[in-house]
Amino acid sequence: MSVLEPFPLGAATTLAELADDPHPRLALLRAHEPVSWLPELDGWLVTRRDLALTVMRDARTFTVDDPRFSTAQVVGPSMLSLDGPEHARHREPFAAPFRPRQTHDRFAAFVEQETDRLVTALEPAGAAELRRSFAGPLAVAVVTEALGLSGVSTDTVLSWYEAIVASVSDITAGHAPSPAGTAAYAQLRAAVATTHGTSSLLGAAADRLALPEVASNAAVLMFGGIETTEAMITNAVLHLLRHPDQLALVQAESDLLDGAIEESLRLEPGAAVVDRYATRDTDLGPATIRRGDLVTVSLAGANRDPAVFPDPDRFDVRRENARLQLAFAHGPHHCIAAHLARLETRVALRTLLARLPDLRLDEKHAAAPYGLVFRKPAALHVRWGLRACPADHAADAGHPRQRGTADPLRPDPPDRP
Ligand code: HEM
Repeated sequence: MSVLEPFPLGAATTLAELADDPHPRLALLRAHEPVSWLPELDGWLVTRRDLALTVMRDARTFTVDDPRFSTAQVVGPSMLSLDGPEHARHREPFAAPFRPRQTHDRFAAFVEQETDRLVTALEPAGAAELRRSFAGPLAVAVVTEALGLSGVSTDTVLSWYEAIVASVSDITAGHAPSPAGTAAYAQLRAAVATTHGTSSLLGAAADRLALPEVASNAAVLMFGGIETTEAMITNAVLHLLRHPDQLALVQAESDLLDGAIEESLRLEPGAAVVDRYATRDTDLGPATIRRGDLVTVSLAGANRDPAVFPDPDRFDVRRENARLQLAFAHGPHHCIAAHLARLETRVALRTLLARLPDLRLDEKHAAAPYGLVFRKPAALHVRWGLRACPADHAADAGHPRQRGTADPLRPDPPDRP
């Protein structure tokens, strides 16, 4: 690829900077080079929201279906790596269980019960590292439940996930995939085979997809559901605890919890970028894209576009249009489980705030989101006050400071276009 147009800001942008503290650089790019060529990325970076939508809506021009896509090299073709009719064929069997009402009916009780169990285990200590002792385990437990692999423990699912992710990373780094990843994927496939003929999510999908296709989509559901959800919950807790004034608003009016979640997704989307590949030469904003070019959409950049979100760096739980954030992407690959992820985060936040009094950041440990693709703090150390009497829990349901009447388990409204 030879880029003739000058993109000085893109040329000066490093991946290290984008992983560490990307927002000042993304703001500069968005203002001056909203589609910019980044030599370190060997691709284009799109930071303006309208242009991000153009890319994500037009799968004919900007596809995910490219041999460079490393996940597909490990697990085979899936909804995440296909476009057009094949994408629809892979996605459709999984779509219904993740609609708002079905998400609520299928998962709300489980999410509530699992969250409660995790918080009960943490409660007596008065301090914890929430990412690994709470957000991660909750995300893994919910994915295990969603996949409906009977007899498979959350530890096993986590070990498969870690081995397969390691293989994807090997391929991305230009190495051969590790044997452990191949073995883990074979075990996942064998477990998926046992769901055939059952009414589980995977069993039902097997009516319309061949077994290897069910398995590759199961792996993608696993990928989608673990790291990003862990990030979503961790970042939401971090945002609220860093902004005591906004936390006080949420505690006074529980309806604002959803605003807090959308704002956290907007400011630090768990997946900061999505990749596409140009299928033809095309113009995009100020750039001329060549067939085959990598086009990376910065969801983090689009989410702070001041043309849509005034005062974009501010965490404002009352922001009226926060739901226009693009953390779950847009177009045909819009996250299939966005409502489940929101449900998990809503229950997680509500339970933590209700059960751990005076929840606050542990100032001895710094916490800041980090990462080029998946952004979250390495650790989130918090402290809380200990209760005099465990029976106090009973009073939490009617917490006197919570005026709002929102049911945290209610189904989400459909996403706005
Ligand atoms: C239970 C939790 C989750 C599951 C099971 C899940 C699963 C999936 C699946 C299967 C896809 C592929 C859809 C397709 O290509 O048609 C997807 C896409 C996506 N998900 Fe999720 N996801 C979850 C949570 C999240 C969270 C918390 C985030 C971010 C905050 C997120 C961000 C995305 C994005 C950005 C895409 C689009 C990828 C692209 O366009 O290339 N997901 N998700």
